[in-house]
Amino acid sequence: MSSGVRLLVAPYDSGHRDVRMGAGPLALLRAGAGELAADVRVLDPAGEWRAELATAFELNRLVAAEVADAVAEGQVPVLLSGNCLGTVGVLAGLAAAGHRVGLLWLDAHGDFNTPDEDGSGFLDGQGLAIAVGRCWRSVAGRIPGFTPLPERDVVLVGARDVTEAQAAVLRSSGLAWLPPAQARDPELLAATLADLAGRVDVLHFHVDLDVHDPSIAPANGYAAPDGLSAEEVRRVLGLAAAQLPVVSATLASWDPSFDVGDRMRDVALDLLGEITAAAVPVAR
Ligand SMILES: NC(=[NH2+])NCCC[C@H](N)C(=O)O
Repeated sequence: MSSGVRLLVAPYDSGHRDVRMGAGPLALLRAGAGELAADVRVLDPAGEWRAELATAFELNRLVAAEVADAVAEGQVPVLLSGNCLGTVGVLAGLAAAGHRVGLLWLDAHGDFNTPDEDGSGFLDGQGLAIAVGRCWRSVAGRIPGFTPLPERDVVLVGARDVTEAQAAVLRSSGLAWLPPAQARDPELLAATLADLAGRVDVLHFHVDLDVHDPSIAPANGYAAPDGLSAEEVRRVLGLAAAQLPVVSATLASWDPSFDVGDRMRDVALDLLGEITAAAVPVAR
C-alpha cells in the first residue's frame, strides 16, 4: 500500500507562468486534482528572472528533488506540468531508487527534435530527445540524478503529427513507436510492453493530453486529428500496469483556453484518478 500520491504542480510553459499550457496545472488543481493526493506541491523557480531554457531546467531540478523525496517517503510522484519536458526531472528523481526505468510516452508528437534540426525553436518539442540524451546534455546533466534513458527502454504511443523528417529520425532510433492504429491494437501494445518489461523494472507513464482526439476538445494549440479516445488511453495505462509497476506519471500540455465545455479537463481528471488507483510506490 502506498502512502499516497505526491502531486507536483509545475505551472509553466516555456518559462512563462500560468499562461497557455502553463495554465493547465493550476486549472486542474482548482477543479479538484489535489483531492486524491496526500500532498500537493506547487513548484516555482527562485528569483524573478525567467528564460525558456534556464527556467525549464531549473523546474526540472525542482521536480527531480521533489520526486526523490516523494520516493523516499513511499509516495507516488505525479507531475502536472505545462510542458512535457518536466518528465526529464521525474526520471532523474527516480534514479536514486536504483531501478531500471522504462518510459511510456503518449503524445500526438514525437518531441524528438534536436536543436540543429528544429526549425520551430520550441524547446518542448525536444523533451523526449533530451530524456534519451540526444541534446542539451550539459544542462540536463545538472539535474540531480539525470542519466539519459536508453532509447530501447522508451515506447512512444499515439504520435501522428510528425513530418517525414521527424518520422525518419523516430524510425531509425531505438525507441518503439506505435502510431494510433498500432496503439489501438491491444495485442501489439501488450507485446510491446511485455518486451519492455523484459528490460526494465518499473515504468513512468507520461501523457501529453494532445494524444487524445481533438473531437473531445483540442488539448492545446498543437492538437492533431486521429488521436486516441479517452478509453483507449485508459486501456494503455491498464495494459502497462498489468506488465510493470507504474511508479510515477506526468500529465502535461493541457491549455484550458482550447477546451470545450471542460471536456478535456474532465478527461484529464478521470485519467488522474485512474493513475492514482493503478500506480504503486517504487520499491527501495
Ligand atoms: N511538447 C509539445 N507540446 N510538443 C509539441 C511539438 C509540436 C511541434 N509541431 C513539433 O513537432 O515539433
